[in-house]
Amino acid sequence: MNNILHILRLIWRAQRASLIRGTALAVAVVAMGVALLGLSGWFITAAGAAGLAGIGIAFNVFQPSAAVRFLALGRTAARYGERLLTHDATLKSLTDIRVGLLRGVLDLPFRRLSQLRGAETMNRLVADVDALDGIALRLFIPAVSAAVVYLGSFLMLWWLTDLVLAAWIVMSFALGTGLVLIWTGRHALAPSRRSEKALQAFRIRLIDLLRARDDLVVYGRLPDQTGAVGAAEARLRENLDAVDRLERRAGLLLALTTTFSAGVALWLGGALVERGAIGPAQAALGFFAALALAETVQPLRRGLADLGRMLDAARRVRRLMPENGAAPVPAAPAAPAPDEAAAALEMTAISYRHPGAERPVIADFGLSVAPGESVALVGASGRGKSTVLALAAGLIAPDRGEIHIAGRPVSDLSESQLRAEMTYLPQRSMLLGQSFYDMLALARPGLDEREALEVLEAVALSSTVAGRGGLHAPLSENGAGLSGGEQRRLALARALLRKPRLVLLDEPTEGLDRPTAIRVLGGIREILPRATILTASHRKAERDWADRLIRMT
Ligand SMILES: Nc1ncnc2c1ncn2[C@@H]1O[C@H](COP(=O)(O)OP(=O)(O)OP(=O)(O)O)[C@@H](O)[C@H]1O
Repeated sequence: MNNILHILRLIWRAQRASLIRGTALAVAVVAMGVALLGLSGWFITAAGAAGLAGIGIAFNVFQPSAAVRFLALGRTAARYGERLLTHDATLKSLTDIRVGLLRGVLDLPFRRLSQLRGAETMNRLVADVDALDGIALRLFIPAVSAAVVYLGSFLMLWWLTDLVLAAWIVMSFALGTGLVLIWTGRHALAPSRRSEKALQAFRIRLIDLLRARDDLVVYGRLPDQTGAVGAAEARLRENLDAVDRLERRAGLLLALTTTFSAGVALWLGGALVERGAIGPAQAALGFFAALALAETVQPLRRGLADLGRMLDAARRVRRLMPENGAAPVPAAPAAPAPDEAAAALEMTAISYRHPGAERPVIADFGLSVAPGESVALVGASGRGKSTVLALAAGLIAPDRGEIHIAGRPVSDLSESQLRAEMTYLPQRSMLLGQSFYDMLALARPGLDEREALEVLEAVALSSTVAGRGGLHAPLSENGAGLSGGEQRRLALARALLRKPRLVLLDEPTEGLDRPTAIRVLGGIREILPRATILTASHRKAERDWADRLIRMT
């Protein structure tokens, strides 16, 4: 429950004014509903009684009928305003939460980030935040408005009718519906949680199925995975049905509570009329007001049926959220000026052990690369070449030792300064976008087409792009449909477009034939004639191209 309150606090802090106005309108809607039915009941009975008594001609029908019309129209207008305000406030605050969550995910240390599974993270960002919309709309606002309306109804009924009648109507209602709602919340908790889990499993398995379709076919596991998706879907249906059944039962119990409460109110009203404590029209007012109070709890019924889902979502969201929600991004400190005379990259006495590994992958390692130099890290597989590049790129921090870029400690540079200074091409890259142009523009939004074509020429991709219908020809997700070598060169072209002073390339010509590799390496220098380049290399073409080799043993 703490987590729900925390999320509610975030929504409240971001949208306090709209929530207060929305809740006030929600109170107005229910109060007008109760007043409308109560007044109508009173009006019909009073008019009938006046007719029977033969004084119908003297009965003032205009004022009550005008009030009935005012309440009916006012209720509709208040409902409209309430929906507009509360939904708008909730959606806006959920956007803030989603942004805060995204920021929380992006600020995770690289180690944790690399452990996150894409499908699960997507679920967190989409499904969990969506589940939170009910906290304000179906729990907080209805609960507050029900409490206010109960209190207001009690006072009004006491004033207009009789204390005993008013107390019975409001107490029986509050107690009866309270018990039904607690029962609903308790019983729906487990199926609501299970349905959310099944929904997440369904999505994750479906994404895995679509992503790994080829491998699943090759290993003959497509039917198993399809079955697993179907099983998650069946579990989801089953639990959603259970929640729906509970909600319907809750509806039935609430209707019985209303009937009982209103029935006793009618009998009590009759008894009070007999005793002459109130008139028949006042008794009718009490009876109809009791019927109208049912409206107060309807939205809570759905909210409590969904409580399990909201509780779990709130817990997960809170775990990833920065404590204060979507806090503004702190301004980056001014960058220390680069020292042109210093080494472009200097690593001193570096040790690093991967999490969970027994021994450090590199110990007491050092290197120095001069500005404009190209250096290749060489050595057998697993010696730590990629690890050195990841350290230099600031993606992981060394356990010991220091890293300087153009004379400045990496830890003194902000994330944006670091990214402006250097580019890193890992062994596997994601190609985001729907065309060659989109994929390249990730590195430089608003990229000039001429420049895009120039860099594509440098990585020997011009003819491929022309053959596919040009820069804006549609491509499949992550460049599927391009060969492995073409995808690699596209990722390289994207990295070069950043025009950084320091470039870290992990096996840049992997998968290319030797003539193409030589052409691409020449192209890199053409595009970045003065950049400092550090590569992790196995290929002879890359070793021959580098100014110097550093052997890792
Ligand atoms: N995230 C990780 N967690 C645990 N161990 C890791 C991790 N990443 C790499 N390693 C281990 O660290 C060692 C060095 O890996 P690294 O990728 O740096 O070597 P490499 O020289 O680049 O190899 P290759 O030439 O095959 O790419 C390997 O034994 C690898 O299994």
